[in-house]
Amino acid sequence: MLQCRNLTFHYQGRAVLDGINFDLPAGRWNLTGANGSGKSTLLKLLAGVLEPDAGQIELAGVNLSSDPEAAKRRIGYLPDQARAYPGMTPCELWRMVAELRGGDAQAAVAHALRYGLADFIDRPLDKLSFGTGRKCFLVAAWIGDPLVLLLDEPSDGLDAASVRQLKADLAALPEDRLALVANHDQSLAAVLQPLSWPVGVGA
Ligand SMILES: Nc1ncnc2c1ncn2[C@@H]1O[C@H](COP(=O)(O)OP(=O)(O)OP(=O)(O)O)[C@@H](O)[C@H]1O
Repeated sequence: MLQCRNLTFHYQGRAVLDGINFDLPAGRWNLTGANGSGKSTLLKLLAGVLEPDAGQIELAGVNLSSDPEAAKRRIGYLPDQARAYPGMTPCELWRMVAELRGGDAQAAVAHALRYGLADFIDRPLDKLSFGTGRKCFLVAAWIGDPLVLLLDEPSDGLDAASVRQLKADLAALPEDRLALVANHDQSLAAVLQPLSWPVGVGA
């Protein structure tokens, strides 16, 4: 469902990913590995936020470089450091994502209530606490029921009740979905299948 061929990326001349190959089937994958080993960089490349120096990415049958818009409609992405337009509220963010991805912003509001966001949905994102903001972007990642979820340390900053909700959301994903979760949180690992980075799967 997710294929990388010869994926290569450098930061300032230093290879972070050097000819990576893997085929990852649907499932909920716990991407673990040492700090600085390139997990966030991999997720940024898969989300189309960074462009590889070489190699190809195919997501759910669509090549990311030849049809980026179609590929991105299949992806829900929680970045390590999510940013919104200044003054944008969670509701506005969810409406924008719903329009881009063909989802339901009202369903996102209902989802947000399960993360305890009732009091925050109309406040500017840049005035929210770190964890509250992360929850808003987490809700955005789920909009439109994407085939591929790319989540960068999704429990980072979340309170205990929200971690329970996140685990329930991950456990409830349909079997044909792929979630690739960069994660150092042992409790979240319990609902995920191990995937050690940089070892490829099915390469
Ligand atoms: N914007 C950047 N400019 C230059 N180098 C960067 C940049 N972002 C990351 N790096 C470097 O790329 C390498 C991989 O970083 P990355 O954030 O992908 O690692 P990670 O496995 O996600 O780490 P962690 O577990 O700490 O989140 C590191 O050596 C890091 O210093």
